[in-house]
Amino acid sequence: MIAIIAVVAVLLVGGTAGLVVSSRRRKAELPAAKPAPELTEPKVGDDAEEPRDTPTWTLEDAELPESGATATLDKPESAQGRLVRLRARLARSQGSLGKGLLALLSRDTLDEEAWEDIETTLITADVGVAPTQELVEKLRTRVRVEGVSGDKARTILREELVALVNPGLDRTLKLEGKEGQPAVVLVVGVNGTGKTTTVGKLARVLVAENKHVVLGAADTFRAAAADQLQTWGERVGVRTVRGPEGGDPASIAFDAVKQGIEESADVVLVDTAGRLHTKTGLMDELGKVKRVIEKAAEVDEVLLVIDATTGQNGLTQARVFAEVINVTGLVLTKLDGTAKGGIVIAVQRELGVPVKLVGLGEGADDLAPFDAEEFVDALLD
Ligand SMILES: Nc1nc2c(ncn2[C@@H]2O[C@H](COP(=O)(O)OP(=O)(O)OP(=O)(O)O)[C@@H](O)[C@H]2O)c(=O)[nH]1
Repeated sequence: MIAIIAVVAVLLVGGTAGLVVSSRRRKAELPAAKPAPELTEPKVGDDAEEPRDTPTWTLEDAELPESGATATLDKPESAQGRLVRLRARLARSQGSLGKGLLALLSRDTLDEEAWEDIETTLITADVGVAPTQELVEKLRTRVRVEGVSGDKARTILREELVALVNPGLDRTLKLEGKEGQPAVVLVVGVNGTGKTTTVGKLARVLVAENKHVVLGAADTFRAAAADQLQTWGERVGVRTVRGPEGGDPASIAFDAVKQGIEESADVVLVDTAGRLHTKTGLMDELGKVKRVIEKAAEVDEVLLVIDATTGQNGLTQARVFAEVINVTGLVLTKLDGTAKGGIVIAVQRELGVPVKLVGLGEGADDLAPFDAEEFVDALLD
């Protein structure tokens, strides 16, 4: 028995020793851990310690994209393409206005109640009281004389609505600078109406027309506005001139125009903050921006951006802007988000300035030139 215990003990000791040895052997086979590098702060001149004969990259070694940086740029949609696509969106948002009017006007008996309903429909769509009364008066006369049989109701309504939107107004953007200088477009409006977005979208419209554009981020009030604008610009290869947050908008606007002149740009688009704190404050700010720009080049367009969803409030704000600066064109944004497209008629009447562009969505190419007949056709489709 003692002999058996002794044999087992010898075997156990031997086995354990073997395991220890083999594990030691495995450890010995592993590469020795490198000593942890000492973390020291880089010192001035460290890079000069690189051996002089270290191979360096030459221009020939570098793989350049086929057509330079432009290979990654967006290709904005042409103005023509936009109109076709956005017309359907306009019809969707404004359909109830046009179709509602058409249904009322096509009734067999157009009694007083029907006319009142027509009036209410127009006023609810923000057409405004005076233009509504004018339109109803004209419709009444024509219906009495011409009747509403067949397609007549639609024809009459279309003609009178087109006349109210005024197809005779010049809606082209003034984009020819004087004496070889870039055209300067100043974009003004209340915060949140879509100014920065409009400047970005407009840059794309112009790039699609092969125009050389420079952007000026003179909205120094909202910290992110310059970044937002720069991102819009970068997507289509357009430079943004910007300054420090809270900096002087007039000096940034001036720098942007100067840059535009240096680059022989076709158009300089300047985004502004236009805070509506007080009328004098606004007048001082926008007046100064315009005056300072005019030391370098003429301001060719002042576009006032109005949020179509704000109705009467938007109209009141627009009036204040028109009093402090000579507005040459209106941009109605967010028409996709409201059925109150009648604001087009009201705001043009109120300010005596044509709507030149309409925003119909948050997409990069959702800005289109405004056209009276297209607009009315979209209402009635
Ligand atoms: N649905 C819709 N949204 C729009 C349109 N235009 C602008 N927006 C949105 O409106 C919001 C405000 O737009 P901004 O361009 O930042 O407005 P802003 O006037 O520059 O504002 P501030 O920089 O604060 O002065 C953003 O979310 C835009 O995407 C449009 O036509 N349709």
